[in-house]
Amino acid sequence: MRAAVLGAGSWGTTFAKVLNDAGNDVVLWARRSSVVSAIAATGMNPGYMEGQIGSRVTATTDVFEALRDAELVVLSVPSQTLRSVLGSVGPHLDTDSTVVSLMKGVELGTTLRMSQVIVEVTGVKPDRVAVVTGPNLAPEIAAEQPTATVVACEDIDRAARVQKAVFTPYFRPYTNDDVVGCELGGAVKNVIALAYGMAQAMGMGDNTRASLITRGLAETARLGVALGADPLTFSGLAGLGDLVATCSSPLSRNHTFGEYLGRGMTLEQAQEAAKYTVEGVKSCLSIRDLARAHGVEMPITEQVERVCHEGLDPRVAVRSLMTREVKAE
Ligand SMILES: NC(=O)c1ccc[n+]([C@@H]2O[C@H](COP(=O)([O-])OP(=O)(O)OC[C@H]3O[C@@H](n4cnc5c(N)ncnc54)[C@H](O)[C@@H]3O)[C@@H](O)[C@H]2O)c1
Ligand SMILES: O=P(O)(O)OC[C@H](O)CO
Repeated sequence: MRAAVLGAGSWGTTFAKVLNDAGNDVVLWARRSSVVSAIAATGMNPGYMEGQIGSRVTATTDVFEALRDAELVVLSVPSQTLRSVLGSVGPHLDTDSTVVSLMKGVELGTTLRMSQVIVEVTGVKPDRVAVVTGPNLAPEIAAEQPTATVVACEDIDRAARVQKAVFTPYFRPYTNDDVVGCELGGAVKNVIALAYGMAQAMGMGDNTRASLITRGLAETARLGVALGADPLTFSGLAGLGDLVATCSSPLSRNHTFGEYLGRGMTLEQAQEAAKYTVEGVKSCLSIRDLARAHGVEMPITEQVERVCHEGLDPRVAVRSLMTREVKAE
């Protein structure tokens, strides 16, 4: 297949390597010409991925050149920039191309999931949009550590075609037709990983952390079910799998950012220390809004939003969570 990957950050570059290793020809779009020059000269994208990306991968700053004849169009930019990146792209998509979202966020203001933003901005039908998500820390995949993932699409035949296109001995994709559940699992786990990082930095132990993962999954599933997701999705790779990987890994940017906040940094200080995409910081607002709009209780998300955006002390947030009225599990 011929694939375009838009976004040459950590995951976009690593996914280009996966596509290369699975036998596809790939054009990687980067905004900065220095990134394109580095890839042309060395086959690497230093700062975003260790090692060679692959001989079938070329890079360009011309988005229309990347899109030419692409059967797979893979999107991997920060969620809150997707709408502007897609602005001029719609008319340049091949009529039966598959648009693949790698992003894990919910848009601020609209509370749309990334696949919904793609459909709204480009006009492609929802069954042409696939989502790849799961416990997929890019540095581990770049090092070819065995990883499983999910390809979710309403059109299960299309999901199977994408599955074939990204299948390598180190990257094992499963199909799923629950796009809503898979996307929400990926977005909400970033918020829970912020809470987990905070708890870890405050010296809280395994009981606290297991409680956060379990209750975090419970609130993710509650929101998912209210939006029409299959509850079983949340016990799979896109739910529990990604939640565990992101919460527990020091490679996770959301986990690390949570640690900064747990050590007492302000949002601004943490942002100064972390010059990379931390989706949960913005998505905690949009996910909270989405939950409130559907009458769904998401207490951990509510407290993470207050720590990030209202300057609440994380210790006070923990106390608020623990002293809520008791209830049935
Ligand atoms: N890194 C991972 O391990 C990983 C794994 C799975 C999913 N994801 C998701 O993939 C998405 C991309 O994350 P990433 O890790 O590649 O982030 P990153 O910070 O490494 O890279 C983001 C890329 O987007 C570009 N970019 C930033 N603002 C832009 C704009 N306004 N217009 C166009 N391009 C812009 C940056 O230059 C950079 O190349 C996120 O939604 C993230 O949650 C990341
Ligand atoms: O580094 P993070 O926190 O953006 O997480 C990366 C991936 O989403 C893990 O699956």
